[in-house]
Amino acid sequence: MAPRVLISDKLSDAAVQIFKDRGIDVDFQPDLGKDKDKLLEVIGQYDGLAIRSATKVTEKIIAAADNLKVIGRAGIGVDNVDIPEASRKGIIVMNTPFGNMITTAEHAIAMMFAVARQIPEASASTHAGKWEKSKFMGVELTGKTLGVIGAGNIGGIVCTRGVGLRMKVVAYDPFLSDDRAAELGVEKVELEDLLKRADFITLHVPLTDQTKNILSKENIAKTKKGVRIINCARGGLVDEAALAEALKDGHVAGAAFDVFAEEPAKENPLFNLPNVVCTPHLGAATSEAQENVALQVAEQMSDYLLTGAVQNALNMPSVTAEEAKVMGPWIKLAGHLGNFIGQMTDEPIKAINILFDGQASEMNLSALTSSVVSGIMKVTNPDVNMVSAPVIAKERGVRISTTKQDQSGAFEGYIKVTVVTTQRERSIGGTVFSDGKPRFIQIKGINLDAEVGRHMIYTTNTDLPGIIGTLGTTLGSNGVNIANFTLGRSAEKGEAIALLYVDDVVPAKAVEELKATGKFQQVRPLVFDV
Ligand SMILES: NC(=O)C1=CN([C@@H]2O[C@H](COP(=O)(O)OP(=O)(O)OC[C@H]3O[C@@H](n4cnc5c(N)ncnc54)[C@H](O)[C@@H]3O)[C@@H](O)[C@H]2O)C=CC1
Ligand SMILES: O=C(O)C(=O)COP(=O)(O)O
Repeated sequence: MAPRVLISDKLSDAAVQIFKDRGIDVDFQPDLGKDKDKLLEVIGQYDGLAIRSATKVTEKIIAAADNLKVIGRAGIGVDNVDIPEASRKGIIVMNTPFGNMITTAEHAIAMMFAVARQIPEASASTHAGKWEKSKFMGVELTGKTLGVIGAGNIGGIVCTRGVGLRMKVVAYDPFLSDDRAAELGVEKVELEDLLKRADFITLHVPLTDQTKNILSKENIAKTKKGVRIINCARGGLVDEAALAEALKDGHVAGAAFDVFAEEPAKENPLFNLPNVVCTPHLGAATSEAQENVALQVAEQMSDYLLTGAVQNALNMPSVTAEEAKVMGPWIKLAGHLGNFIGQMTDEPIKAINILFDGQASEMNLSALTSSVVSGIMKVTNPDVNMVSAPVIAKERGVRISTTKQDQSGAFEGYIKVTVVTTQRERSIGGTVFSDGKPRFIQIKGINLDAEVGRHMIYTTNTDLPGIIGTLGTTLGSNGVNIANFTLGRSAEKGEAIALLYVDDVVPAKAVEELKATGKFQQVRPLVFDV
């Protein structure tokens, strides 16, 4: 059956067409996102949900989204999506980080001009036939200091536009490197410094716990008298009530806001104050940007639903189509290695250490790591996937560490997974051969060469004659057909291991009888998702 996608916000028709062309069953209901109850009622039917900022994907919605695999945000900000909950449920959240950045940066610049020259008020007055030429005295931008809070994709463009306008641009962004600042032509400063020096302040940070209220009452008080503040990022970044006061008492000369703490904003402390320019969250509202984000989100969601390729996900490492081709067998191997150890482990896991060697160490390690962890956790929780497994492991206090090396001689590369439990350590190594098939190559430090089969039995024993015979007769008498087997031994330790490939689920009675022979330290039936 074709995957089903719901579009619950106003997306360009381009998205609908892409979904259709890709063979996805698409439901275009652009106003549904505003109706929480209706969304809650229908969300369980869909594999994908495409949104903008109006749909709020809350914990409650996610709890009801039993088939949902991907949430696609046609735009940048994902503060309307409960990402931790989505991750816990194994739902990928992706956005389109570049499609509307120029448009939004341009809106911020337009808002800066508008507030510098009071264009909206002057326009309204002129339309009213007043010709108030002396009322609308503005300020020049050239030579003024522009303070940019958040110099990422949008903030970075605003910086360069500011420089182009011959402004002195100062930027506060803890993640802005010196090289990038030099490239943008801006001075990197601390927030306090920016607040003191800027004639115009523009915000371009996401709304997070750290950035919420970044322009608080206290910080607004630290700004230069006569400052003008522009917010085209998110409501909630600025204390609107405190700003309204500062505008009234003349400390702040003007404000230009596209976003508000509560949207749609029907009432707001900033409304109807002189020299406050407001737009209804129009930052991304150009035909170019809307076409970009709609196309991109539809392609990305279709790719994920149809091929598993991951792009621009916020809770899962990206795997490009190219990478997916090369990495596919390695991701499978990583999952099988994790799954082997998961099935072998009865005690609580304290740590997972993963060694990537050679070819494997040059791949997307986050994706491989997620696959290992997912393989391990699937044993006790079949619903986990590569998105949710690392989150759940972290919540359970499991330490995950990875190491890269390039030392393998016999193989182009391999992955070794070691799990530390409350009682012991267990390791398994594997590789992918040129036939693209994942292989187990080392268990308990003993070398072997074992393909992965659906039903297997793993045994360990002291290396003595007669073991194969015991396995054959005991399994045979229980109706278990051995299709193949692989052996490994350590002459030093006098230990041997066997991996048997069988046709079906191994009956518990066969396992008990094998254990009762007293010849095996370990008899473990295993099932792999192959
Ligand atoms: N008005 C509108 O229609 C639109 C609004 N936006 C908003 O703009 C925001 C920024 O978008 P992009 O530039 O694309 O994101 P981005 O992720 O490229 O840049 C954000 C920057 O903020 C910085 N940052 C994070 N925490 C910070 C902190 N505590 N203090 C200072 N800097 C901090 C980051 O280091 C990063 O460089 C989005 O999250 C979204 O909320 C985006 C598109 C349209
Ligand atoms: O992309 C963003 O973050 C935006 O804020 C744009 O929001 P919108 O898609 O216009 O509701």
